[in-house]
Amino acid sequence: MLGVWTTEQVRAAEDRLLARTPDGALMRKAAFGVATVAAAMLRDLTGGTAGRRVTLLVGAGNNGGDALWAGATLARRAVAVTAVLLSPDRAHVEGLAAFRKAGGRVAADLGDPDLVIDGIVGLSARGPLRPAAAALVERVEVPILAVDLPSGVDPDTGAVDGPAVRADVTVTFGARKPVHVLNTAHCGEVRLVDLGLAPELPDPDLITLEADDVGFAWRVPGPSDDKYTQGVTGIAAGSSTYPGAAVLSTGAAVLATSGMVRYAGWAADHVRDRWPEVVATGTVEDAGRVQAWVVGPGLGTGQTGRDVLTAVFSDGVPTCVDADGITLLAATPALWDARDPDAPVVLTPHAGEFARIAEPLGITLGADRVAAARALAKRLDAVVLLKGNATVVAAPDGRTLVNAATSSWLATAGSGDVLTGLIGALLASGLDPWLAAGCAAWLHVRSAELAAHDAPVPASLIQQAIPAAIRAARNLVADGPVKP
Ligand SMILES: NC(=O)C1=CN([C@@H]2O[C@H](COP(=O)(O)OP(=O)(O)OC[C@H]3O[C@@H](n4cnc5c(N)ncnc54)[C@H](O)[C@@H]3O)[C@@H](O)[C@H]2O)[C@@H](O)CC1
Ligand SMILES: Nc1ncnc2c1ncn2[C@@H]1O[C@H](COP(=O)(O)OP(=O)(O)O)[C@@H](O)[C@H]1O
Ligand SMILES: [K+]
Repeated sequence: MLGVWTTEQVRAAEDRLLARTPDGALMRKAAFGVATVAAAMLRDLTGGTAGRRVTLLVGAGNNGGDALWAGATLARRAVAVTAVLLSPDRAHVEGLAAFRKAGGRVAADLGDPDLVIDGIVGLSARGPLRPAAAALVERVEVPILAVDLPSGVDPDTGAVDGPAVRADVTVTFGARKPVHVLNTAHCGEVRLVDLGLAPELPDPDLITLEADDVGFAWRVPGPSDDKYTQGVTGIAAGSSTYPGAAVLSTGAAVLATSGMVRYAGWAADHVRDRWPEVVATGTVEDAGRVQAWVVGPGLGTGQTGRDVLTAVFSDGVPTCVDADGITLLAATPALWDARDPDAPVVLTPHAGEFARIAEPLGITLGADRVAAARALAKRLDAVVLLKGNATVVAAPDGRTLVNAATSSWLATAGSGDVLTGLIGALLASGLDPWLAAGCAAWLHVRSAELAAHDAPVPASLIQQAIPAAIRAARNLVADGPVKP
């Protein structure tokens, strides 16, 4: 489990650490980390470091200071380092002096570098790159190493509202900040330099699950288990228009549990044909006992859908509501009345569904996706899994995790149905609903990665990779503390 801290939390922790650290020591440690990664990148790119060319883009604050100190280290290793000062009068004084002393050169233009280091702006960044910086960044044709975070991207929300650096590698310090999990597309690979900040950090604002967390959470059947004791998943999905959603959701649950899966709905024959192990019936009332329901994928938004949702809620078990289920709740909030207040609900909206259900409640999906998901989770007393390249999972009590995609191959029709089946199986196994949603999101991304191999992949093949993704998680089982 990795922790993620807001810029405010990091600043406060840094201030406490700075108070007991010699002047400049932290910056030099941070910069040394940047120089080490830059040297490794140069070796990968060009086969060596001596005589290779690096250009620093240097802003007005300490982020520019980091870049200048890193440039000084590189220059001492015979790298030809050039600094472009975006605010020459405000460039970090000690950093610039060290840089010049080490043989670094100040220039007005990019030159012809092998690598660019982005020290334009860091933790204090607000808004997109300003025009002069944007013009320089636009002309970069070589890999970029971002210092702390890619400039132009909001540190706390990962939002981009204009020109911004798209880095290949981001070297951050002390603790991960929200941008590092909310916008991996602009950060590239994120490397963390340890500054000894951990003792000063409060509980993290966000967490991100790693393989071992998912493996640890996985319920493994024991000698006294049978098909019922491991949790039975119920799927209420599909319609004559969308039988495929039922097949995909049910199949994902089948592949993610060694217990039992029941299906209730119009597509019973389709489901049985594809998944003979499923106990399929026409209605929720006839389905028999389950420990969790999935309701919504391909259900339709008419009276049948309303009746199904009501029947599922009346069962009083943990329920994942997706797709048409969310649309139904948005259009007819009275459907919530059938919910047992003690039974957890997980909602899995994409951006459009989120707007549908949240806007009437006065919650808008703006740049701060974490805040929006948290607000909706609290308002509805439900876990909210907001889909996207970075999936945000917020619990009503404020616990929030982010699951970053490793590619965008998941953005394919039917992949959401696979996710809901995974969530259903994990809810039925008795896992905490927030963790169930988070583990499902992790497995979903991992399944897509295993199935896609850098090529388009249909949802049914993502589904087939679920066992391999579970194996990947379970190979690494070990419980551990939250790491910075
Ligand atoms: N505080 C510490 O102990 C440490 C800080 N470190 C570095 O210090 C950075 C933070 O430094 P600062 O607080 O000086 O601030 P920054 O270097 O992030 O920003 C400096 C100034 O840039 C301007 N600016 C804001 N948005 C801009 C934009 N979009 N385009 C152009 N200019 C913009 C602002 O006027 C801001 O004050 C961190 O990101 C990290 O790189 C590291 O050296 C590690 C130790
Ligand atoms: N750009 C993207 N990168 C990575 N994952 C994405 C991206 N866009 C969507 N996804 C993921 O793909 C899935 C799509 O789900 P959904 O929108 O419900 O599709 P469908 O209804 O067709 O199943 C979600 O899990 C979402 O997080
Ligand atoms: K930066």
